[in-house]
Amino acid sequence: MKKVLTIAGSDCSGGAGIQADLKTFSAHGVFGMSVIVSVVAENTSRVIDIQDVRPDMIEKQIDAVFEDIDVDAVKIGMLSQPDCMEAVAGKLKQYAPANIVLDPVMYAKNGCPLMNPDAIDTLIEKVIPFANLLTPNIPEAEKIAGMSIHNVEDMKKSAEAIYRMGCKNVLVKGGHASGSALDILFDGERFYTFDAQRIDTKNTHGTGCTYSAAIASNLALGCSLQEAVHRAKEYITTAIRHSLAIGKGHGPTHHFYELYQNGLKNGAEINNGQ
Ligand SMILES: Nc1ncnc2c1ncn2[C@@H]1O[C@H](COP(=O)(O)OP(=O)(O)O)[C@@H](O)[C@H]1O
Ligand SMILES: Cc1ncc(COP(=O)(O)OP(=O)(O)O)c(N)n1
Repeated sequence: MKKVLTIAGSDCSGGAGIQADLKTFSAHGVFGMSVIVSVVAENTSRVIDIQDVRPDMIEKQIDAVFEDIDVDAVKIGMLSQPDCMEAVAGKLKQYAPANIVLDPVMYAKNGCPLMNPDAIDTLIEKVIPFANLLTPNIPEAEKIAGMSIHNVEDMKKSAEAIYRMGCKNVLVKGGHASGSALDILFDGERFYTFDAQRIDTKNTHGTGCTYSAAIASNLALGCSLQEAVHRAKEYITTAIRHSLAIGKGHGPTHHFYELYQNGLKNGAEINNGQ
């Protein structure tokens, strides 16, 4: 069985973070493992408080996994402070795992910051160079690339700027744009588009977490990057289509093991382009 590790924050309400990642891993039939970087008291409406795990405890969790288990892919989510980023970066250097997917989480859907804004330089200098794939949404791509994004051309320019920071591939996600749900992948040479119908729902808590965890799962399963993104786009679109009206705010995506295993029967049409 393929084994995938998430290094991220815990969302006690189950829609995002470590919890969304582990549900996604199970739906893909891979063995999920987790290193908790922050404990977030949050729900579908608000973030109440954040407690960061001590950097040495983050390192020990990573050691515990890697000294014992071969890891086929790593998904990295919320890293709230420079010292957690440095702890994670040091261990990525030490263990050099394959297939690192980095979701540079900065804000929750309700606008609450999940990353200290002063940590962005550390993210860029210390963590981004380890990523095989970086998956910023539009506000995150704007912050990392230091530019405004108004259209698809701007998404492409931001992907090129972020690529120059040392990650191997960049996927700028269009969930925060208008029109169809268009994401752009840049591999340093070419752009690839992944386009799906925008679903009219407020229940999109955990979309970015789910998408990056699905990409990491598919890479662990041996897919090429383009195929991994294509399959993950089907997964997230279907997970949003079947999202759950749980809680009073933005409800979570649905991890539909049977639907997925049966070939996304009610699944999504994804248009790929270059
Ligand atoms: N309403 C929607 N309908 C269909 N796809 C969506 C919708 N909202 C987001 N997506 C897709 O979900 C994935 C996660 O994107 P996004 O919401 O931008 O990430 P994040 O959760 O990090 O803000 C992307 O593939 C995006 O295109
Ligand atoms: C613990 C934790 N990690 C990440 C997020 C953000 O999740 P994401 O899928 O990027 O987007 P929203 O859930 O905010 O829509 C989170 N909320 N909590």
